[in-house]
Amino acid sequence: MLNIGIIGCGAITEAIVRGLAEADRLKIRALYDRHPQKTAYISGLLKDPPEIFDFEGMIKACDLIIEAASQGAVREFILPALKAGKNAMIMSVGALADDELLDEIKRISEEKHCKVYIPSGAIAGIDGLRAAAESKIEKVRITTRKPPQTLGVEGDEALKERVLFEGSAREAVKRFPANINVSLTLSLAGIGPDLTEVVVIQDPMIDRNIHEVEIEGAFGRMKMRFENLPSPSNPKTSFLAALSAISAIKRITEPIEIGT
Ligand SMILES: NC(=O)C1=CN([C@@H]2O[C@H](COP(=O)(O)OP(=O)(O)OC[C@H]3O[C@@H](n4cnc5c(N)ncnc54)[C@H](OP(=O)(O)O)[C@@H]3O)[C@@H](O)[C@H]2O)C=CC1
Ligand SMILES: O=C([O-])CC(=O)C(=O)O
Repeated sequence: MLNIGIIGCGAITEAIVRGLAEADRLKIRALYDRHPQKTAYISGLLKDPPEIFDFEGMIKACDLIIEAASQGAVREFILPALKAGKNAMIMSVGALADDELLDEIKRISEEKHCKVYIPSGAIAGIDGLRAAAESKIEKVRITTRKPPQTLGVEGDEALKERVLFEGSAREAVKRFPANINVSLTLSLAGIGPDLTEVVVIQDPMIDRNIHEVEIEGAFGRMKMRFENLPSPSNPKTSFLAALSAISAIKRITEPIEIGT
């Protein structure tokens, strides 16, 4: 039985809890959010609600700590979880643009024999990128289009299509901490946050989060396009990101592993 604790009780956690309701071999034992009413809401969705709502209790009772909160929460909770010898899953992958934090996570995981899981999130094709990275990669580029409001653009400024950002993944996750974590996932699988190129476009004509990923290298060329429906309670977050977390959790507990 895999005992799970989740930090953050927002859109992703709501989908995880609904998605894992009937799953075997695991149990959500603990939830934590800085808004107790959100914790209470998520807890109320479970048939067998958890009884632990603080991080210290979570660390004691759980084998896997899932961060689905914010970049800040990665440093605040994932480092202590790993130090306590627990496995971890990170959704706010943008936090790992901080080399010092990434190195510390790697060092502690190795020392404590822990595993850190990073789901593919709001995109797919990470398997192909990892395979391609076994040889030379010349280019990894993600072009993301989102409705202006999800990127913090309001009023008259929100009426037209506009490129808001063009630069490296390292810079992109600083500028948009809750919108382009996927660029850091690509970076970790491919050529790093300085060489991974990001374009962010506000598009008032769309009601989806659209990501186009282009990869070129010794293997040839890959081009992928995702037209993601938003999560009901957080339009910045694609529903696919939450589904990806569910699938990554099941992958840990199920006896047969499909795909690389
Ligand atoms: N890897 C990927 O592909 C994707 C990653 N994400 C990322 O995953 C994370 C979760 O997404 P989502 O569920 O939509 O987010 P939500 O904003 O819906 O929910 C997050 C919850 O966690 C709380 N929280 C944030 N930081 C802390 C903290 N330090 N301590 C306690 N509670 C905290 C938030 O409170 P408050 O509102 O006060 O901050 C909020 O209640 C986000 O960082 C998001 O950017 C999203 C989509 C794709
Ligand atoms: O959900 C998405 O489409 C992408 C996203 O917010 C992120 O990567 O942070």
